[in-house]
Amino acid sequence: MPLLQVYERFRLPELDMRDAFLLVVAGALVTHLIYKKYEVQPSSYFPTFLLLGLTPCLCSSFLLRHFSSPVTVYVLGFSTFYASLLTSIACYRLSPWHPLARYPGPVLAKLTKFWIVYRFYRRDYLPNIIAAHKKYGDIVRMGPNELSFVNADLVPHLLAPDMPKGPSWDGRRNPDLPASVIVTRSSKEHAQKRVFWSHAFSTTSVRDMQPTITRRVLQLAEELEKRAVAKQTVNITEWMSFFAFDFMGDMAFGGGFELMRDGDTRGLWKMMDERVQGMAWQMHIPWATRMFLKLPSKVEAFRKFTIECALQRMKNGSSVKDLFYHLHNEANTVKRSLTLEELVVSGETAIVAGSDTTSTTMTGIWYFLLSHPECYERLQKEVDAAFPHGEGDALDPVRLAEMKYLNAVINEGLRLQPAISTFLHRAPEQGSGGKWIGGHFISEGTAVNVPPYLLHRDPRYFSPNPESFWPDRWLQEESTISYTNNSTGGKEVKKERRVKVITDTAAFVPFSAGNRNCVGKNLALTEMRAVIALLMQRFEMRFVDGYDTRRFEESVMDLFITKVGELPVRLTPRT
Ligand code: HEM
Repeated sequence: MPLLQVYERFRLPELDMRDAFLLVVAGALVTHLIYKKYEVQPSSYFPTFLLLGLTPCLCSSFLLRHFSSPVTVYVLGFSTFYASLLTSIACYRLSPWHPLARYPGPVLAKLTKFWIVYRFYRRDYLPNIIAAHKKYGDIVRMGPNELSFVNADLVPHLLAPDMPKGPSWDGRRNPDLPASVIVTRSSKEHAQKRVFWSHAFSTTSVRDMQPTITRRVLQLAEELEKRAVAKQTVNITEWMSFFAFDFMGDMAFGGGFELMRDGDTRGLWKMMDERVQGMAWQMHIPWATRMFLKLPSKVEAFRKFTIECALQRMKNGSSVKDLFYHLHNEANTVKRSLTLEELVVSGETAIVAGSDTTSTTMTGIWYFLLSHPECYERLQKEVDAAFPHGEGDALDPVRLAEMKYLNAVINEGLRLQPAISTFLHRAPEQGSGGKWIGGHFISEGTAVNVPPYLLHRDPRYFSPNPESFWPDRWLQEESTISYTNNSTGGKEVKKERRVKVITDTAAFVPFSAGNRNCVGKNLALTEMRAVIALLMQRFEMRFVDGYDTRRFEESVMDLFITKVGELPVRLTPRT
């Protein structure tokens, strides 16, 4: 019995059974205190082993003289330890002493992060956060240490330079690899990395990318034309995705993705999809990331593919000033260039951040236009007026940027279906001690969150009809609304009145805000304008016969990135 011998040898003080159990409970309470004070991350294996392995083991040893079997001792000791630890954590989180005690929220959300994990796993976080804000107001506790804010006045402070990315972003990166710009939490490091990206997506650089955009948009139109002529149904979701993926492949690695030409024969799109789905819930338990990465998944397969692309791009070079050109510092604009590993994670980031977001947004815009034929027609007229028949393709970026209705349609699509719907996640800088935001003290261990979807549909910021697709809200200052008045003895009278249109751009954050906003915004807008205008110019588009639009609406999911289901349409070439 080696443990008994150890016990004998070191002659642990003898405690009666009650005191021995109390000691185990005390060990659990001290462990909780240490966790709270020092924020020991479970990914720090040694301290975790000391606190969660050695402590219960040592405390349980005082029970050895009371039971004949050491197995019984350690099962009882460990169970008591963990039950006490979890009870202590739960009581503290629900207690009036917790720093976020005064904020209302769902009880399970206050208790554990596993509530958010479960909601993302079930893909119903969006309806839950909507319901929570409706019930509790503008500021809701959506996690043990997390507050969600729906208040446009506070957005600039919540997304300020001194509010770097929150802890959930640690769950979106591989801790064994360099952090790409989007997951870098330290402000200093983020600024160093952002320089490369800012060069890559400056107005001049996006202009340099124009030939690639033009080539890919024309290719998209040609592929769709083949299907239109063959009278095939086209899943526009798939084609927007293939386009965005091929284009980001060009940008990040000088090409190599040919989904529009070959289809998804290598399963690249599926790989990305699986990655997005897994990350959606894993990111909320960042301490488990390392463990998840050990499991076989498409994340690794996707990584291998991007390494191949990066090596190929380095070997072949490129005639185009792509993202790689800037990140590899081929123009010598910054002091150092990125290492191969940094280049690979950056390329991966560009593909994940730049393709799903753009394609989901464009698919959403097509859905809104097709379900509002009057808007479709008006946009087509604007395209035809700007690019008259026979005078070339609707691809001139300068003219497209000036088209008022086109840009209003894009804004309205971004408003109603933001690519990141519920999670602009931030926390005070480590070592800052915390930050006051609009009378609320956000301590260092607290994360804050801004859900664009909720801001975008809030009648205080977008009115009238915040839930409706109405591009004119971006163009008009006043509008006429109809209402019924039954004050005259119960008889309903239809009336109209002029109202001020509220379009509060402070609440419009599809690309986020502050110095960690979307660095690819200009590129995304340039791409989207070109795709929408050219397809409008070339085709008549409509839903397939008998299509029930609820199918699309029900397919929209918040997987951190918004994902949409199939959108089957029929295209007819315009003569
Ligand atoms: C419609 C298209 C797009 C939307 C709606 C979108 C949205 C966003 C949002 C909301 C963020 C900020 C996340 C946060 O604050 O936590 C972001 C960041 C970012 N986006 Fe986009 N994005 C789009 C297209 C693109 C494109 C085409 C690229 C090109 C590679 C790109 C690259 C990035 C990068 C690198 C970041 C991180 C920036 C940083 O942390 O400094 N995005 N995007």
